[in-house]
Amino acid sequence: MRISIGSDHRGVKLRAELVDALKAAGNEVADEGTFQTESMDYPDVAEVVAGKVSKGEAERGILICATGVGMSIAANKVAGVRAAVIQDEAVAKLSRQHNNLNVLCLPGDALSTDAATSLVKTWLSTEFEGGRHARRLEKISHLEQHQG
Ligand SMILES: O=C(CO)[C@H](O)[C@H](O)COP(=O)(O)O
Repeated sequence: MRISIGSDHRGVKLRAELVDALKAAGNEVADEGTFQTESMDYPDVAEVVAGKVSKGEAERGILICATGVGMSIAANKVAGVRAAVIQDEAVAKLSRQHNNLNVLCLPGDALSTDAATSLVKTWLSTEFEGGRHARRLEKISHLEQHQG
């Protein structure tokens, strides 16, 4: 799978560990940084990862900051992106089955490497169920196109 992954300064270590695990599992991984531990602005990375998913240059995106919240707010501003903070295996599965979540936002401060790796594996391997859920996502797309 083609995956774009990014973090701010608070997610550098976890991102590096996830990049290794994703590559080892055979994924094509675009690591968008940040590659520095100095403070930076998470919307700059969210724009790159969400933009790639929006344009179809990546099938899925993963974003990490301290809470995952800022990344999800920023990523959801990009057309066609469905992003959410997830830190629970069952919700990770449902976020794919029901919401076709295409950008996973992780709270780097709250997850161990093992927990994050397992969560990402579950999220990547779970398919969207379609049906009634597709109808609901169409309504969300309509909101995106006709807001205000
Ligand atoms: O979680 C985040 C946004 O939701 C950021 O990682 C966090 O706000 C960065 O804070 P600081 O500049 O104090 O390191």
